[in-house]
Amino acid sequence: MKPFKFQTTSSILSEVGSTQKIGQLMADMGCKNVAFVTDKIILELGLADAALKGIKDAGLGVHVIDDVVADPPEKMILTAVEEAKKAGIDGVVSVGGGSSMDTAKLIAVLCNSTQPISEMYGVGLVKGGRLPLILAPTTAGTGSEVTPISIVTTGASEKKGVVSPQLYPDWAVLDAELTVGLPAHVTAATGIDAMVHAIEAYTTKHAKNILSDTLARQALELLGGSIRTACTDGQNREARSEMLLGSMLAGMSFANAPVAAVHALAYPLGGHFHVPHGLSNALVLPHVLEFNMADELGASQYAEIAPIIFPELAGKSNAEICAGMVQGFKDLGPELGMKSTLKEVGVNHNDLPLLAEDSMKQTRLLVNNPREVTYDDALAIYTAAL
Ligand SMILES: NC(=O)c1ccc[n+]([C@@H]2O[C@H](COP(=O)([O-])OP(=O)(O)OC[C@H]3O[C@@H](n4cnc5c(N)ncnc54)[C@H](O)[C@@H]3O)[C@@H](O)[C@H]2O)c1
Ligand SMILES: [Fe+2]
Repeated sequence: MKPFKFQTTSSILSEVGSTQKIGQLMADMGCKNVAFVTDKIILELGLADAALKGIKDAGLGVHVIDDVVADPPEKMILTAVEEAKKAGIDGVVSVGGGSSMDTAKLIAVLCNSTQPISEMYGVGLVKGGRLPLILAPTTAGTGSEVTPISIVTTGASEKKGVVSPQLYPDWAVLDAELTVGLPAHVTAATGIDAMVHAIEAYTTKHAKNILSDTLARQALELLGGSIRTACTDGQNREARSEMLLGSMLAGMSFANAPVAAVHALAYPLGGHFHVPHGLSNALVLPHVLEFNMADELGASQYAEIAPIIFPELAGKSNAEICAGMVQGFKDLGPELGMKSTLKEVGVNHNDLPLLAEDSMKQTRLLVNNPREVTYDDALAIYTAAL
């Protein structure tokens, strides 16, 4: 068997109402005064209430940082770090989407270190440890609660990743009830993000491993089976639970078998046009799949997983399955009420060279793609997606 390495978040709690237990879990790790990282919408919706009550009931002090915005800018993160340091925090909790959780990870690291953030971008560059950290997702998408990754938007509108094992939290706390009110368009976009994590992990050129493959297949079964219901009937608890679990399994998978060109081409859309991360992925996904399917190994791997997502493709030839997968995703976006072209999100033909240029900076991701992607290829993919 091929040798492999597999890491994940060491402790996971999945239960309705589980965020109320976060306070005691932080107290058990010796914390007395924690930063609580979230955004204003989560606070307004009351999704943080149970966690905040639990923290106070456990006798801990809490300093709420609710300035998180989507695609966290580096400047916002550094301001939050200063605020957390001033408040004398000794642990970090986040209840929120990927943007809040990614911010919380870096607060936990940077409050414990003098290393500048600029030296942390890349793989394995974080030095030293971090403060105790618990993450509870309110979207079923990023899987950030089980990845060693934090994605930051730098001053140059470039999305960069800090990827280091210190970024795995101590606990991932899953409460699907928190996702019940997630609007349909966010459910769709974040759900597609999770599916892309599983698809890209399964077809990654580097570090493909049996555990990630198994998790990716199970994730796609849960996500593919529930995404339509979760979007049309948000109150359906079964569908919400399956989406949250699927997103976590996909996160575990791609944390060890990294994502590739779909993410590399999606990031510039987030950096320059503030297109939500999941929607960015959805817009380029069918076109990257089509490009990758010219690779023989890539095509055979897509043919293995496509029928899990689109059961009607089972039993067909590999070529038919691959074509069906591309068409399946072209149809799924609009079916879920999503925009399906770059034009609809404000991108013009003239913008494409900048996007293609920026996607080439994502070498960390492009090296994992089943097929080499050149600048001209990226430009052709964006043109097809326009
Ligand atoms: N760390 C990782 O491994 C990883 C993986 C993929 C993506 N990301 C990053 O995560 C970020 C995207 O995170 P996201 O997709 O979870 O979105 P997000 O955190 O940016 O949230 C999107 C919107 O949904 C709202 N929201 C969140 N939960 C809600 C709920 N339950 N009900 C109602 N509204 C809710 C938020 O307030 C926000 O307005 C991007 O920056 C992306 O690059 C990180
Ligand atoms: Fe993603």
